[in-house]
Amino acid sequence: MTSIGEVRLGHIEFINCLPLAYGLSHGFGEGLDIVTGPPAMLNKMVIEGQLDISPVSSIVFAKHSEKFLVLPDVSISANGYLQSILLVSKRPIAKLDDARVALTSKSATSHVLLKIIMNKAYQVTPEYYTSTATTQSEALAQSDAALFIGDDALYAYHNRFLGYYYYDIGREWQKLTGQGMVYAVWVANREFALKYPDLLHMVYKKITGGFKYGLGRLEAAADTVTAKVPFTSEQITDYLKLLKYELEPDFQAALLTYYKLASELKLIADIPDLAFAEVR
Ligand SMILES: C=C(OC1C=C(C(=O)O)C=C[C@H]1O)C(=O)O
Repeated sequence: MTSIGEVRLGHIEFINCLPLAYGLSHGFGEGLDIVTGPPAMLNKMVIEGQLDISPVSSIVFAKHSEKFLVLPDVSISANGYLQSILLVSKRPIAKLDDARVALTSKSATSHVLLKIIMNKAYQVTPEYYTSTATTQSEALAQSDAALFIGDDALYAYHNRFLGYYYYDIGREWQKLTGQGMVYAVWVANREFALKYPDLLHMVYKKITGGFKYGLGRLEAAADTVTAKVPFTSEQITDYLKLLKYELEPDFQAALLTYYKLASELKLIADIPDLAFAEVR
């Protein structure tokens, strides 16, 4: 590999990554081979070595940490409420013992997060299954409650069914732990990072620069998608202001709390070290 054009970069297709998408389409993505999709698709590709750098669900880093190095200062995080990790339920959450709960097939982090919250905060153990349903009516036709992420969750957040219960899982996590939550981190394939440090550095600068560019122009970024998505510009900017895209020590600590609770419930084998890539 000799040129930046050969680096395969993953990109999440949700509005949560709109600031980066805007930056990438305004110069920062020039020459990059960008693969866009939902987190579950990028997770699979980066595990299989089909992407060199990509956002991954933070639980995926824990399960495959030997394969990856984490990029510093980049993540999808929030302190509490975030609107886009949502449990829609026909009953109050505390009454979901023995219920059937549908988990969106687009996610990985939120599945484990919900299981931790159900177990530790509400002492309930429903039956979980993965579903490709993207709407409330479809998912709840076969279940008592359904977990959505990304744009599907945001749509459910703004279009509530009368009589259903809505739980912002970021807020539930904050109530349980007192901490924020890191939903996704950006990783580089370890071999790629060690073999091509200059390319890694260049792509890292494009990701962080692209984010900064988009975050500085949120209204303009939102205006580029309002014709294609069922949200107003204001709904998009209000949502994006709830998200944090750094990986400061507080968020690193929050991530380790998540890993600790996940390992207590045997949802991951062990708590990984956050091994960072050398990018400067
Ligand atoms: C906040 C979000 O962050 C994400 C949630 C993920 C997950 O649950 O696995 C993965 C990547 C991000 O898209 C969201 O999608 O709503």
